[in-house]
Amino acid sequence: SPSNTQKRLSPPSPRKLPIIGNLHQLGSLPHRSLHKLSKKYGPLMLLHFGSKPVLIASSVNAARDIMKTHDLVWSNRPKSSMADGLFYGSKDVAFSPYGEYWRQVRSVTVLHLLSNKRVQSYRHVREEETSNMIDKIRQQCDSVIDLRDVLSCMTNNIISRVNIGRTYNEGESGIAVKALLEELLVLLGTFNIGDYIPWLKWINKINGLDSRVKKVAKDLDAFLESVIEERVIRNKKAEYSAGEAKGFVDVLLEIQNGKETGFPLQRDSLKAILLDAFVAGTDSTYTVLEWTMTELLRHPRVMKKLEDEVRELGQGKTEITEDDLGNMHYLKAVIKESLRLHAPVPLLAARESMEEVKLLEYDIPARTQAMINVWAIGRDPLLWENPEEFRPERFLNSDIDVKGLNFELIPFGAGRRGCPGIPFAIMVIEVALAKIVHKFNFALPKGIKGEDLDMTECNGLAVRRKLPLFVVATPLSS
Ligand code: HEM
Repeated sequence: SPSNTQKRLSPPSPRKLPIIGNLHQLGSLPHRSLHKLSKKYGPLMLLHFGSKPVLIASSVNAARDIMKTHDLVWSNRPKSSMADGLFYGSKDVAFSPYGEYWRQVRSVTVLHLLSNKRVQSYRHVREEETSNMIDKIRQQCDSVIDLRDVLSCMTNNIISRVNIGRTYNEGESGIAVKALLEELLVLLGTFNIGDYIPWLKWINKINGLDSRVKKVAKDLDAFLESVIEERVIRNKKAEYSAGEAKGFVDVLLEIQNGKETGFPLQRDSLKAILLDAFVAGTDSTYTVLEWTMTELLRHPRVMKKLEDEVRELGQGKTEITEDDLGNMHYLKAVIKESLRLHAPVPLLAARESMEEVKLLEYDIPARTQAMINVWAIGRDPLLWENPEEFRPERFLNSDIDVKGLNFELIPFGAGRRGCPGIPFAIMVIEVALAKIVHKFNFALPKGIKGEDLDMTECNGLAVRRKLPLFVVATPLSS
């Protein structure tokens, strides 16, 4: 460690303003503004969001240092008053501070909810919901289709059935729940000034944010309580049909007494974990599919090659199944290329250092936040040839994967805090894409050319296209 006489070396910092620090430099799409700034200030910059020091890492080496070399030091999340309000005091996995509690809920999630075996057990749900999607597209074949709507319905239904055993739009309270979950995502994507400029917290009382958070938390709690009641009764009666997979809620209810895990799960923790799955799993997943279809429509050559692969392997089959995916190498490359250019979470969820740590050649004090700009890394010309070009072939003879081992492609993060939902998400994305390409030819509505497609992004919990993707689908005669 550096001796006291040595001067600490701090990363370069753009000039900051009083009170707001560098907040004025974030703009409406922070991953883009920060990418520009990093060209001037380098791969590791120290900014201030209000009074909080925040590092922005924009290179593969800086990312590796944070999420591998010093992963443990960076395994904390900064406190978020929004998460405190919405997740029962941050009792979920994603926002919980580092410590024994987080280790427990994380291990429950990894071992019991998102294990390969459990993900496999939901195959039936995925197959049914992707087939429903095909039917829905087929019904609209003579008109212009809002593909975002179709894709988000499909992922919503899958996550919901996996999570609570049914789609949330079944039953009388259906519409209210959809709006509620949407509001939850909006709130989590809202910049909360009070977290960065603590003495401005009162603003959230005036502008209505605090009361919105309270209302949503209360309504969500009522919804989750009713779901739990419903499942408890159902599970007592053992109303399972043969082969039906248990939902996350059923698994959590089974292990809540702690006999299997060594620690009991409180009711609030159980509800917070269910909310995490809704929040983490839905928008991110359909956003990847929407960006992928957008790029395919802009690149007919790539679309053709994908169609050839999928249709050849799916020849003579009524429907592609998950057994067919193993041989779809081009499909997997297309999805990686889409994640490289359009990571739905382009600035990874913030980490916070728990002690003083070295990062590249710099000395970083404890309680500094770090955000990794995967959007910038995905476009780094030192890592990628012609980075702006959508060319899945770059992944064909390459070992690079998205699982957090190759730091040039980390749309799911990496290390102890990395996304535990990768197998789940990838499975949904692959099977959905394969099935629709197997069944339909897609084109843009009359008069719109691929190269004219508006690629403007819109910031939120997931960064998606500003405009929904409208397409025309023609069924293939099989
Ligand atoms: C395309 C879809 C998805 C993307 C792009 C994505 C991305 C991410 C990212 C970037 C993180 C932060 C990683 C870090 O700090 O290093 C994360 C964390 C997390 N994700 Fe995902 N995710 C996706 C799908 C899912 C799904 C389907 C689930 C569960 C059903 C899930 C559950 C979680 C949880 C629980 C965390 C918090 C982990 C922790 O803090 O310990 N994600 N995800």
